[in-house]
Amino acid sequence: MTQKSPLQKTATSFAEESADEPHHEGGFRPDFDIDLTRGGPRYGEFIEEVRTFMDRVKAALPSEELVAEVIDELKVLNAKLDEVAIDEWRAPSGGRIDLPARGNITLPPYEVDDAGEEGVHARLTFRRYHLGGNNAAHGGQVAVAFDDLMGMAGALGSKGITRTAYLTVNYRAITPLDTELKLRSWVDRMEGRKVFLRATLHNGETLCAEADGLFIKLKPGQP
Ligand SMILES: CCCCCCCC(=O)SCCNC(=O)CCNC(=O)[C@H](O)C(C)(C)COP(=O)(O)OP(=O)(O)OC[C@H]1O[C@@H](n2cnc3c(N)ncnc32)[C@H](O)[C@@H]1OP(=O)(O)O
Repeated sequence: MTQKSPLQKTATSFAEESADEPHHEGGFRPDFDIDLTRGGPRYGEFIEEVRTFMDRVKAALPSEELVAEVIDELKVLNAKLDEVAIDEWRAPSGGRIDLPARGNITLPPYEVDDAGEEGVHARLTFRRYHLGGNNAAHGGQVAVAFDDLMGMAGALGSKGITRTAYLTVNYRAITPLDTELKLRSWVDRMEGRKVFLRATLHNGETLCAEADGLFIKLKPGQP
């Protein structure tokens, strides 16, 4: 890999700064010395095909024959993937920080432009499989995007690992599909282990949604 993503750069300097601290076995068990070759160079393309599949499923009116055909093909693929299943710490999904949403198929595929102590800026395009209704993104999908990005901003801003205690989302305007949106999160203030975060989602000048959340910095070993 030649070029590092903004998140990789920040994660590397974060790892260097915390090199003398005891290894954190709790929370998301962070290990920034992670192998980004897991799944190979086409792993991102693989995840993107899975997302495209979900788009197609959401949009399809399949015939009975096509449903049967897809079931049979999926059974073959699922059996192959089942043979290579490993634990969550070593699976690339969620750990490939060089990929949109760290290669995690259950997260909206945001792309980080800038990440640091000051906050995280990302771009996000919701698509057909995120549909709530009438060409708008499902509110739960918006909340998932906020939760993950705020978790990242909380980790970088507090130099610790945080978990969501509460997350309040205010939906201000329809969040459109197939439109590149700007997602931003930053630490508002910290009180001991309490990290108060804010986040916004914009379509151009329009504020689609905003969130505030309390994330708690975990103690070493705390799940
Ligand atoms: C880069 C990767 C990003 C990934 C981001 C994904 C983030 C997530 O989705 S995490 C999953 C969702 N969250 C969870 O499952 C958390 C479940 N809850 C818990 O584990 C615990 O309740 C936890 C960790 C939040 C807090 O527990 P604990 O560490 O024992 O803290 P506790 O002593 O109870 O509280 C600490 C302080 O926070 C306050 N607090 C805790 N929860 C709340 C709450 N819901 N509302 C208000 N205040 C709260 C307490 O009152 C206390 O305040 P003070 O210090 O002033 O007395």
